[in-house]
Amino acid sequence: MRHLSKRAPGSRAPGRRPPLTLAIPALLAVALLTLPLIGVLARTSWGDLGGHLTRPETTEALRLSLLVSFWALGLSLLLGVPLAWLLARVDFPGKAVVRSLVLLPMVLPPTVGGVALLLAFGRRGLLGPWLEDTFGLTLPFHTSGAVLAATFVAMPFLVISLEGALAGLRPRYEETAASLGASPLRVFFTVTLPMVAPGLAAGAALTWARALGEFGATITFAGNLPGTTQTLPLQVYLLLQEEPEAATSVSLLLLALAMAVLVALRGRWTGAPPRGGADRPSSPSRAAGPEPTEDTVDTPDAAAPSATGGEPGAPPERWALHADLTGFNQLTLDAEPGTTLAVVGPNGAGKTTLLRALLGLTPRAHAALRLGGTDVTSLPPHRRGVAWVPQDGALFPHLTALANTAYGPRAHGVRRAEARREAQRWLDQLGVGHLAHRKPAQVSGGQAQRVSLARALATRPRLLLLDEPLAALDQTTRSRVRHTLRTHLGGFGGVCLIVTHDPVEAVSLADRILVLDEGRAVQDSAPAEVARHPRSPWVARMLGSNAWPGTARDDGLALHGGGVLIVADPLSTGSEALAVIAPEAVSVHRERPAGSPRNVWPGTVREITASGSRLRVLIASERAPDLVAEITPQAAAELGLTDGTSVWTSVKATEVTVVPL
Ligand SMILES: Nc1ncnc2c1ncn2[C@@H]1O[C@H](COP(=O)(O)OP(=O)(O)OP(=O)(O)O)[C@@H](O)[C@H]1O
Repeated sequence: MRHLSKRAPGSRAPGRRPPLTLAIPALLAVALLTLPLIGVLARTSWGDLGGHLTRPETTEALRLSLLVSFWALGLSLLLGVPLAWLLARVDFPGKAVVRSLVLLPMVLPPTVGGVALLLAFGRRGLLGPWLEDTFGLTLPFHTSGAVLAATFVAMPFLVISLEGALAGLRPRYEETAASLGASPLRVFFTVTLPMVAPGLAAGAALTWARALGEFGATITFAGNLPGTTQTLPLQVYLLLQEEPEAATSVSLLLLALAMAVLVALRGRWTGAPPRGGADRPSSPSRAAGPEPTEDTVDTPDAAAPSATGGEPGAPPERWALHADLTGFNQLTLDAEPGTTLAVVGPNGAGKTTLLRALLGLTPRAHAALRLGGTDVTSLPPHRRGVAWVPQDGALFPHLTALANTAYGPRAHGVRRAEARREAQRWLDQLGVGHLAHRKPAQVSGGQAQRVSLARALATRPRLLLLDEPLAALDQTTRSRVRHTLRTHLGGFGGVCLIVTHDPVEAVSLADRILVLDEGRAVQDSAPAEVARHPRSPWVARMLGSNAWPGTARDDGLALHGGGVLIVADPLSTGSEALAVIAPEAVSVHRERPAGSPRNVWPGTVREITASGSRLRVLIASERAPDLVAEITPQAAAELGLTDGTSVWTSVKATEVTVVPL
């Protein structure tokens, strides 16, 4: 499934040297960064190192440094994680200003930061007197002041790192979780946070390291009181004036701590993405740390309308669909319970927008939606009972197939053990029960599709939306999954909408085909009717027919593409119509045919492609639009057809179906 390149992207091709004008400054930069470190190592008095580091004032400063830096990390997580989420996910006025404010402490000289903190929280600052009078809290010359200073300078590292990770996580996973019934808070804790865990860990490590090394803001705001605000960096500064060897030893300790953090990060901060990063399925071996489960948040959303908890084989509840769409999509949809509707249309026709409007996920179109007897229009996505299977399934990569499938029932308040039993039953029904304990990265595309269908059905939705469910599968898997889909949609008591570009899928799975164009319904009929009387050239071509629009005149149809087509059906002169010619109705000859057909054109073979056991031949002509004929390989061989062969085509007037437009 995963493409493995032999050479890391961006690595140098063998034998190519980097230009010296770039290599020399780069080496100088490395030297500039390395020499001070070498200086510390060279000047360390190794014999006295133990003595310097075990002095009471040093161990006290170390204790204080750890205390202050971990408090600063805790505060940063508490405040910075929600801020990063807000910046990444919510559009609000002044967002750019807030982002600049977050960045400011990273570029501000720390001493200036300290002065600013004094002016805000100092004894004569804006909030200082109030803090003192109300809580008896004096931040300067107090450990809490050192914590505040360290948080001020370190929190931006967490916010920026996490915001980047969140921006890289496509919202599809979170939207799918909502469609399974999870509230926004539940989605945040069970999907968003686990999926950005590497970015969060990297940001947290950097934040801690920055807080540990904080000096300028602390000394300016909180002072340099041994045992209260004198952290290790402040002690280094003092020792440098009195005892340079001891200062070097303490510097080495700080250096070792900082290096340990960087080694642990292994380049995550600098953009080298970890394997199985935020938006990719996790690698099978990613098992470090407590595995997040679907049970992280245990608040059931009892108000959600979906009926969960029944047996997969139990008689389904019945939900009719009525939707009035406005905005980009303008149409009304009505469907009886159990109807499967294929939604087709050219690119940009509004298929995805239609699904997202039904989910309540887009401002581009609005759906007044009634499911069964309930009007769900004003409900948020997680309470509508509308389940969505996006194109690639969007299985949560950090959860097993079982936990993925139990996610919906859990979100609806079903107890853990029961939810897992139910999930197992759904997986069994879809023939993937044996994969229950595998992560999404460990199953094939077809198996993943079945798991995501099981996950959607396990929420007992009132409306099921499938976005190109078979698009990513190969032909063999496609027909197997199509069969599975047909079996399970047969027992589904709600309405199912399937977006597809595949005519076979549309005809074989759907009771009705809804053809969209520019957000409007061009046709909404049974597959046989759409095939017989397609109401747009696009849908006729999608179903494999030749479709020529034209204007009726006395002797036939004046084709928009040039030429005249003789038809058998009577036409009212001047009306617009679509002539539909099945490829099997087109005859191909090497000589001009004599006799009955009245539509005869000379042409040239442009392309021959296989279509099942027959061949489709594309023929271009100066006297008519391009025409597709379907013939047997034997006939093609007898006619000696290859690209560029000159031929004659003929179509009987009685074989032309005319659809008024
Ligand atoms: N976020 C968006 N902002 C602005 N326009 C958008 C946005 N998403 C889609 N559109 C536009 O809305 C129209 C409908 O898009 P939509 O994605 O619903 O089409 P579609 O039928 O699903 O197309 P496709 O078959 O290519 O997936 C298109 O013109 C598209 O360019």
